[in-house]
Amino acid sequence: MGHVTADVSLNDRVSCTVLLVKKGGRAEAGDPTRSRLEALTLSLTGLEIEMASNSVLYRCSLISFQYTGAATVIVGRRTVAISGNGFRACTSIRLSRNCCSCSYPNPNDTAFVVADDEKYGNKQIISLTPRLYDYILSNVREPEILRQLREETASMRGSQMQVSPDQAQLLAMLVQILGAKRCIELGVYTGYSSLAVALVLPDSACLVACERDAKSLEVAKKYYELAGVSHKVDVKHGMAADVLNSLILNGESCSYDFAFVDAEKRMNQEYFELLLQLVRVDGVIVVDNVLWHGKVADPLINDAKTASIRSFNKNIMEDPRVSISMVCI
Ligand SMILES: C[S@@+](CC[C@H](N)C(=O)[O-])C[C@H]1O[C@@H](n2cnc3c(N)ncnc32)[C@H](O)[C@@H]1O
Repeated sequence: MGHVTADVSLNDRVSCTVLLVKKGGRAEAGDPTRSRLEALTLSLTGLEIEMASNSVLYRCSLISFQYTGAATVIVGRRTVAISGNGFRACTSIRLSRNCCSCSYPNPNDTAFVVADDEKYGNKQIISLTPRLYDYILSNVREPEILRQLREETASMRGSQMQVSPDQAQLLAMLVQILGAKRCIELGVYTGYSSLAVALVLPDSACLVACERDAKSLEVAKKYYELAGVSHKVDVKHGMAADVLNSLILNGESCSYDFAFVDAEKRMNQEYFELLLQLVRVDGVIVVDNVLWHGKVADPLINDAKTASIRSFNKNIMEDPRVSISMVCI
């Protein structure tokens, strides 16, 4: 039985839009889960649920539903029974049990809940709806060359792995704030995040860009050339841990300002230990995807990757050698 993630909201006419994304990844064309979901018509005690458009379908993975045979769900403040193929429990629904108000004025509007539970300090909790995410993206200054790379990568296998424009902008900004001159990236893929960083580095600076897959690395190298940043990027084709060990053996400990970790998630702890040697005091190490599509917070999900990311997060939380900040981006 496949897992899906979904976001349910009510529009003015009290019909529902269900945004479905396969849990742990995107529901890509041809994906059997997606076909099954697209074929699905749910009835919520008289309310028809319409499937969202494909573009929306790709966007929302914030709120987690679990696929189940049949179930009762609470949408906003309504309790509705789902017959047939149903979905059970999601983050917003769990919150809605504890919240004093839930607002879903329109499927595209910013869905928010106000948690009256004192442990949340009565904060308004905003979930990232398609409309809000569109707004964020419309406020990203994406260089033309990055847009071209993103569009070329879109048709490639694994394109969902690429960091998003807002993430890349944050990485580039961190590098600028730090005044970084020596950077490392683990997991280059076709080069989007590394190019974003290389573009803001001064000419004398250097980014060690490490990737095990030769084919995607070729695309990255093409774009470093096109962007005129090749001289700043030291491409390492190989396994990330091997590359880091060789940098240490080469006497480069404490010489890096910034590192971005976006390779094999189960190796994060090992990468982190090696990077702690390579990155200088007051340097920055960014580790991607520590929320793992929300799975780390779900005690029912215990696959090896999720468990390893959860354990890494716990270790970092308790590690007095570093200051930390978990960012939901
Ligand atoms: C999430 S993608 C990186 C996305 C990239 N940062 C971007 O913005 O496009 C992860 C990449 O890490 C690479 N990778 C996975 N395990 C690796 C390893 N052990 N050593 C080096 N690269 C690895 C994969 O081949 C894949 O291209």
